[in-house]
Amino acid sequence: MDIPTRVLVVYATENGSTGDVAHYIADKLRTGGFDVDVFRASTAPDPGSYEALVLGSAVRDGAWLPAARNYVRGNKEAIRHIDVWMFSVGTTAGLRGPLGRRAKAVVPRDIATLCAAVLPHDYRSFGGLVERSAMTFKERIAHLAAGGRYGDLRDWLAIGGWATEIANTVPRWQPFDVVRQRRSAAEVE
Ligand SMILES: Cc1cc2nc3c(=O)[nH]c(=O)nc-3n(C[C@H](O)[C@H](O)[C@H](O)COP(=O)(O)O)c2cc1C
Repeated sequence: MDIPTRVLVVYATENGSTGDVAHYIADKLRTGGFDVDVFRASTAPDPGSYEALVLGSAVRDGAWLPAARNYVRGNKEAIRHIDVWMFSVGTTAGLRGPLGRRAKAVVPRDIATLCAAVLPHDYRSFGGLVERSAMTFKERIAHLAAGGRYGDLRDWLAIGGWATEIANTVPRWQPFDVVRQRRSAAEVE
């Protein structure tokens, strides 16, 4: 009998679009046979009782939201012992023109530092929901100057494809793992 491998999906959002991405990834992983829990970073449990963690955040001013950064900081030890995937949701994927191409190729410094601390299997940046009304005049100027556009930039095909890659990489519980666990429990007794 197969025991479903437990995966934790944690996200930080300001306006909700990163939550949609996180739930979409979770659904794909469930379809792949995993037992998946999804939490906002501010209420997420310790990842220690899961086999894998998929952690994502909206990007604001080149950095992850504080809730996601705090989650990494507060669970450093547990995160070190499980398989982790990280994703950002922002404007970068939708950028065009020379400045946009340059911005796309670079992982913002704060996020790169976080990745270096967590050492995920993979890090992806997806387009999000970019609303003109959520930006100040100055932010709009910077956004448009970098070749940015407004709208729903979420590429569900790319997000789903990434979730499938994760599903193909997360180590699954095998019947012999259970046998081994039972054996070592019996040895302790
Ligand atoms: C004030 C503000 C600053 C932003 N800064 C960035 C940024 O530096 N890099 C980026 O890729 N996206 C940036 N974005 C775009 C958001 O990350 C994007 O809209 C995302 O989908 C928001 O996610 P949420 O709906 O989960 O909050 C910014 C958006 C706003 C409103």
